[in-house]
Amino acid sequence: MTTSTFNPVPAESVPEKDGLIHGVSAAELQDIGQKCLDAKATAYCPYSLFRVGASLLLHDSATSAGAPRIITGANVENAAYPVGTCAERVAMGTAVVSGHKLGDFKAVAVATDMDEFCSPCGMCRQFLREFLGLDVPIFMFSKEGKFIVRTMGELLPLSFGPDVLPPREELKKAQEKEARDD
Ligand SMILES: O=c1ccn([C@H]2C[C@H](O)[C@@H](CO)O2)c(=O)[nH]1
Ligand SMILES: [Zn+2]
Repeated sequence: MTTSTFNPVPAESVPEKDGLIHGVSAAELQDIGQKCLDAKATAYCPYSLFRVGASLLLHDSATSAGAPRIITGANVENAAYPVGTCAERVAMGTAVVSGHKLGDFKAVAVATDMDEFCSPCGMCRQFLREFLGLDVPIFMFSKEGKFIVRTMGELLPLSFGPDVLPPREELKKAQEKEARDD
């Protein structure tokens, strides 16, 4: 755990149950909040100068001994502007290539240098949904550590995910049948 005086403060009423917010303890929230704020320092954003840090909290069961429980990322821009990548996708890509998958993630946190809260862009919401599922909370921090929280499902209602795709074999057979029947 980070030993700091960072103190996350909810900016609106948050759903609390047994002292947890969407299953996340105060100590965990302090840790992912501090880590996403720190991760901003690693951003490469010479074009926008808009630094974003993201952190992903893994379930205990998803981490082997000695491995970090929190994975971070920051935005990485490019002279060809649309090629740049957001902090959330950098963090999640790092987690995925480290072997993490759906079911491993307990929470996400995002921070910018703004007084307001930055929520993941549409592309990141879709990207994260694949690996988070719908119930994982996403904490959005202001630069002072105030936060709001929404679940993945709240940020991306009626979402399209891997569970919607039928097996390819099934689609192939249906399409072959359709071609035969034409
Ligand atoms: O949730 C967000 C929103 C924006 N950005 C980045 C993309 C770009 O580098 C900069 C300005 O949009 O901020 C993120 O990393 N995450
Ligand atoms: Zn994004």
